[in-house]
Amino acid sequence: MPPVAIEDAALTRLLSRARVLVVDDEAGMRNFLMKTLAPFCQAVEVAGTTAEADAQLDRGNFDIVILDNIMPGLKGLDWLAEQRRRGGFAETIMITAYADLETAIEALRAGASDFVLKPFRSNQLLNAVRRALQMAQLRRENLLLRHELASGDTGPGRRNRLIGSSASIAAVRDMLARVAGVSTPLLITGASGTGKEVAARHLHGVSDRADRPFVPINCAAIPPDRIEAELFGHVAGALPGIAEGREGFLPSAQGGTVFLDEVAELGPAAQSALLRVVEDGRMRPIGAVRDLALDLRFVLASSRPLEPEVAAGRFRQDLFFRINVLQIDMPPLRQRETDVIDLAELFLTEIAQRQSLAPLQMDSTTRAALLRHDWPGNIRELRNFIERALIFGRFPLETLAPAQRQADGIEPLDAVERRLILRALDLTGGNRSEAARRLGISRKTIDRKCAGWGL
Ligand SMILES: Nc1ncnc2c1ncn2[C@@H]1O[C@H](COP(=O)(O)OP(=O)(O)OP(=O)(O)O)[C@@H](O)[C@H]1O
Repeated sequence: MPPVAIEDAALTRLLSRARVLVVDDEAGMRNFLMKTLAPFCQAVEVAGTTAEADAQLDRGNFDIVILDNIMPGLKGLDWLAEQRRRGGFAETIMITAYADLETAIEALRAGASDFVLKPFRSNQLLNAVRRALQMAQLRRENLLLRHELASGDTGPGRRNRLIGSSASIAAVRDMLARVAGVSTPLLITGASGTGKEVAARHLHGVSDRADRPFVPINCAAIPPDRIEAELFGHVAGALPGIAEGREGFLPSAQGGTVFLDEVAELGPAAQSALLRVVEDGRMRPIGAVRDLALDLRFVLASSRPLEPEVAAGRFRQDLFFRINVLQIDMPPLRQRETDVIDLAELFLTEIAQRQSLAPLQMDSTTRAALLRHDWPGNIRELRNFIERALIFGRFPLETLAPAQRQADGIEPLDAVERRLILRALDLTGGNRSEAARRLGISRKTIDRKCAGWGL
């Protein structure tokens, strides 16, 4: 069966990243498989007995196990069934000289992905390995896509690049570019709707993990008693009422970036398991007796500051120290100079196109109102505002609440200046000369400032 869903180059790349374990009692067969696979795969190891294979699986993980069925001692099939219970999620290809229907059915039941009859040519085996890798990849993609659909994360709001020309967003983009090359965890703080997830996607996109999965998980949206099973997965029979084992989101993201949003919501058990995987890159599915080694970049976010959670004993201090090595604070929208206008223009075009709504132009009153508003819900609030405007065919400026800025302490000087000038313009009915006089600045200064804000 030729592979259809993934093109050749991608298949070759999949194969070149694969770690394969060959379990066969015949030295000749082990050599042949090693010679066949080694030029194409990242690593190939061999085991002459199931006991040796056990030890190798305890030391590291493999993507593919090629297993001879008839060996002295434990039959390959029985060993495979045992591995499924112990927590081996590797794809397994059985090779055997005797094929009968019963063995084939047994192999499938035990969890084998494929069945290759001896004698076989090297190409036959390579194809079976490619197919098994492709199936595993499709299964993971399916799991992650279903997760995205269930979390409503496929909507029009999803964005992979941080947009904005303000100095504060340019600084965030610079910082993301600087930390893109390392795998150190990154903590992103900032109020809701400031684009923490967009920043995480941006980081993933500019890192060398860009062609691997990006997996966003909102810890607040998963019931506490399910979070560990969702993140780490479980072996067959480990959870009451669930017969099948399931790979967790973390192993499914192998090689990629995991974005854990609202990390302060994790309970104590999930926090300790997370500490282990962030620190050592190792985790254990529920009910498994062996660890999995993972290569993941963790980006963590919290809209609540974590220090008070640590002080109150609700968040592990060691985990906090481990994830707080690199930190980015997303600035609120009101501190992003005229980004609010650029983003509003972008959303106007995007949403009108996507929803087939009549376009709307912003006049200078609207621009001034957008610049003056506080945007407590940040970019999410702006997006919703623009969507409402397009639906109603006018900007509902009266719904923008008056500014209440004093609450969060220090404000950047240019934001204060903009607010005062816009307020003066408001109070003088847009009369720039009068506003300038009362502010004690020149009319030219007001004109220059307004032009800079796109008014
Ligand atoms: N710089 C940006 N450019 C364009 N759109 C953005 C930007 N930042 C955020 N958005 C949009 O704003 C909305 C909220 O962004 P996001 O979900 O990343 O925020 P968040 O800080 O993770 O929010 P929460 O804490 O509530 O999960 C999304 O629709 C996102 O696409």
